[in-house]
Amino acid sequence: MQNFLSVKDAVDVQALVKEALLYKKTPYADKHLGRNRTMGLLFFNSSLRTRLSTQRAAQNLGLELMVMNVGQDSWGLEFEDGAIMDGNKAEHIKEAAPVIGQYCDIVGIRSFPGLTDREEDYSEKVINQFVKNTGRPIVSLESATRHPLQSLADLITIEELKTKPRPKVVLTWAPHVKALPQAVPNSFAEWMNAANVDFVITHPEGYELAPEFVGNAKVTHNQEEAFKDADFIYAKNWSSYTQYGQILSQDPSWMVTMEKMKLTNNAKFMHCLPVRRNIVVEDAVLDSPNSVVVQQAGNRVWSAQVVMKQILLSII
Ligand SMILES: CCC[C@H](NC(=O)CCC(=O)O)C(=O)O
Ligand SMILES: NC(=O)OP(=O)(O)O
Repeated sequence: MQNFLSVKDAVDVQALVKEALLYKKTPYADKHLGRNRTMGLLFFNSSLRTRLSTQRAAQNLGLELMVMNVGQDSWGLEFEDGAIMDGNKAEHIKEAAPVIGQYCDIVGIRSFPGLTDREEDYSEKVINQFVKNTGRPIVSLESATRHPLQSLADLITIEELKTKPRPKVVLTWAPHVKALPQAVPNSFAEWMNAANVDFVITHPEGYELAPEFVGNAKVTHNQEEAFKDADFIYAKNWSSYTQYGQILSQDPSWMVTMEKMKLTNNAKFMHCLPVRRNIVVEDAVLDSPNSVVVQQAGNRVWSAQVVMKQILLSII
């Protein structure tokens, strides 16, 4: 595995899930694999789960870690080729990336989209500049259009909790107070389309995801119809892709409620977190035994650990 940017970097998705579940049983099986190796984690945006789970996974493999908040701890970085650097960005990615590559054997990058220029965000300009200039394997910690470590953890959770060979999985849009990226839903859809699930996406009109992520999923604007007989409900807000970065609706009738969960086949409730209680989903659902959001977050360790193992095996 050269980089981990999307589901395309997982040669065998089911094998990756199986390996991750094995790590869940035996976390220290490869505790020396990362000996004398260092991973750098660069955050352009906030994080709790990704920051902590990736550090724990690295520790389980004997990897040393360096963590940096880009912009606060480091210099502001310029990504424009040919830029005349007379503003507030002191360093160009063309220097910063290869220098980071001098210190780290693997580099994780979190960089959210700007949500103003769709072409720039969907070209994955930031993470691709790191891929081009660092000279080391790059792991996405959530990029402009995907969050593969989250999606692998999501699939691990579904595989360990499913009660039938092909569960019905519903990705439902939910309201939010801010304009959020499409990265989590894009990535979830990409991984569900690569898994043995009956996958449905439900959202208000105007929130269609990019076709390359929707794939063969069934799409409906009727949330209650989507919930019928579902085995997993995955809630997430996202801003419009078609009217890029816009909030077209904050309709509270799309909030996930116990009433709606009753339409399902006793479905598990999933969310990547952080979640806005009583905006995205009501307290009663999150506080119910059907909410698996903490177990899902716990699986981020095994998701990161199995990816780091695959990358370490490619550089040792
Ligand atoms: C893993 C999710 C990260 C991010 N979530 C947020 O930015 C939520 C921020 C908020 O609720 O204020 C997102 O939606 O992509
Ligand atoms: N789900 C997730 O990636 O959480 P953080 O943004 O807290 O890392």
